[in-house]
Amino acid sequence: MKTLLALNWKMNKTPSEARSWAHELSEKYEPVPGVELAVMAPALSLSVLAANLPAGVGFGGQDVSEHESGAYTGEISAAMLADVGARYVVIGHSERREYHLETDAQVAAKAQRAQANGLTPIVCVGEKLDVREAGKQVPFTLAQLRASLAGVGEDLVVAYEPVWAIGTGKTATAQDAEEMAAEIRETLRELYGEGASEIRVLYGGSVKPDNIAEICGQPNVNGALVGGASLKVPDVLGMNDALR
Ligand SMILES: O=C[C@H](O)COP(=O)(O)O
Repeated sequence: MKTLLALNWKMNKTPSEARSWAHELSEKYEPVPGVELAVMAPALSLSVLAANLPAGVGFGGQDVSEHESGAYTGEISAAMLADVGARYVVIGHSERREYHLETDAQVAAKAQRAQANGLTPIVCVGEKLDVREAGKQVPFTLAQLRASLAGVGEDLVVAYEPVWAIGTGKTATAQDAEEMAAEIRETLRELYGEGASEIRVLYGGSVKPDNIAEICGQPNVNGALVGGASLKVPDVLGMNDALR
């Protein structure tokens, strides 16, 4: 299984900036055996990435409609993402859960829709600070995971992102990441049996070049979902190299 370095640009970069970023990456990128790089970009930039990313670098969306098509103004369908060549789509990011009030049931419906259209969903789970301070992060996250995966097949990626570590500079320790990733793996085994060992579990939250190797070196952590450090090509190259 390849380590997945998944870059989440969030609401950053115009299509023109995406093109420049992809060109800069193409000039300097050297693939690392055992590492897969993929960019989760705003929908408007996906066609630009399709045309300009180096060979072997994948891309995906940051959200998808739970509906197949129809009168849902402003939404992007899984078929649209697939048609421009997306491989992945991030679903249930904490920012979607917080600012768009997405429920676990919607996350599960979106993940099913993504899979039905040949996309691999990256399903995000993770606790807020008050939950961690109360010591309830494991039961909270596992309950969120189970509900978010209801009816979802095993072609997926799970991203554990403790909300208190996102964009704050506070990184969970590698041990914190491993402890939760191992719990998630156990739950995936209950849900999917042996197939669970093929499901990548990522960590996300203030990952950068100088901490990615230790985090991704944990036995149950199979990659990272990176926000802030995904925006500048030198940081991305630094993270890629750190996984060499
Ligand atoms: O999707 C990425 C995560 O929200 C982490 O963001 P961050 O690396 O800026 O903390």
